[in-house]
Amino acid sequence: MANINTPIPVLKLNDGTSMPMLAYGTGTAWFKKGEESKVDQGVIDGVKMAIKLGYTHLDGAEAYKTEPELGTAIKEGGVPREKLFITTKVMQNVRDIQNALKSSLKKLQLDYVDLYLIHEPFFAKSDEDLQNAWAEMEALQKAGLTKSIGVSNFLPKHLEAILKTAKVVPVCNQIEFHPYLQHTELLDLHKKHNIATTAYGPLSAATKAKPGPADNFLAALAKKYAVSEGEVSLRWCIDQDVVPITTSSKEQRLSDYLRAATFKLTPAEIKQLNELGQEKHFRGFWAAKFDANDRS
Ligand SMILES: NC(=O)C1=CN([C@@H]2O[C@H](COP(=O)(O)OP(=O)(O)OC[C@H]3O[C@@H](n4cnc5c(N)ncnc54)[C@H](O)[C@@H]3O)[C@@H](O)[C@H]2O)C=CC1
Ligand SMILES: O=CCc1c[nH]c2ccccc12
Repeated sequence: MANINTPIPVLKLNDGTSMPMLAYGTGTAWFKKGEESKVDQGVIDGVKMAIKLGYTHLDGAEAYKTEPELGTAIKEGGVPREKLFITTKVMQNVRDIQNALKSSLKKLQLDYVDLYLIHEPFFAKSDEDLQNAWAEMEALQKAGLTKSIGVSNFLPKHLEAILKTAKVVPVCNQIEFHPYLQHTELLDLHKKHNIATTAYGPLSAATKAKPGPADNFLAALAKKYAVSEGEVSLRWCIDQDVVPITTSSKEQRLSDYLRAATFKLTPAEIKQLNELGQEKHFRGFWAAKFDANDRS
């Protein structure tokens, strides 16, 4: 039987910092329809529940409008700030990144975040726009407002553009990643530059992308390891050095996800799941933006 007290593994990033390899997200199950100023107690309770269960890596964003709730939960969560790994991202205010992070920190009631990300590259009309935004990110890191800087939803061409002028290589690229969206070429580029991959939508093959060619194999692996198909999906990420970001409002589910730290898939199982996954393409987020840019 899995022991859910097994610690979550950590990944060493290219700037020397460490990232817990399972994160709790505040952006999807928690989609906020109303005004940001209207506090959603459900989000606060959800994050506090995650912290209580042992999640220390918390993923936020300016766009989610949940930074105030994330900040309150961090304050009330009972775990010292320095033991947490807090990410937030810039989207709406990407043309004024300095003030965007200052505003996010105020909402989060924090002096610094562990990781600040450019949420998506599609605002840029030229490579220069991306390069200028990245220079702003570097300045924020130098000023100590964020320990690490990275990107999200960048394709190879976007990464290559910023790497031409970057003084600091992004620590990570947060992308949609699951058996039906493996981004092989992008991950090769990440490896070449020691850029970590963080994965949103990691449960997709076991949830919204069903039915699919991996269904039977996921079910067999779940049976073998006495976990759910979702937990197999999370482990499939971890075993490939990819950091999954998941979420749920259900305590049992959130607790069960932690079992992903308690077992390991074999190289042959990973290979088979990869091969089955390649038989189907599924993208759950940003489809309109990506389809014009990429089918990987
Ligand atoms: N950078 C970006 O553009 C994006 C970042 N994110 C981040 O990643 C986090 C996680 O993203 P998700 O796609 O939600 O991750 P996910 O693939 O882990 O899905 C989690 C969702 O699946 C549901 N679920 C779990 N087990 C299920 C089952 N057996 N049947 C049906 N549903 C089930 C959960 O209740 C939850 O709503 C977000 O909260 C956000 O922080 C998400 C999307 C885009
Ligand atoms: O981060 C990506 C998905 C997402 C969830 N909520 C929002 C709100 C605004 C932009 C993107 C998202």
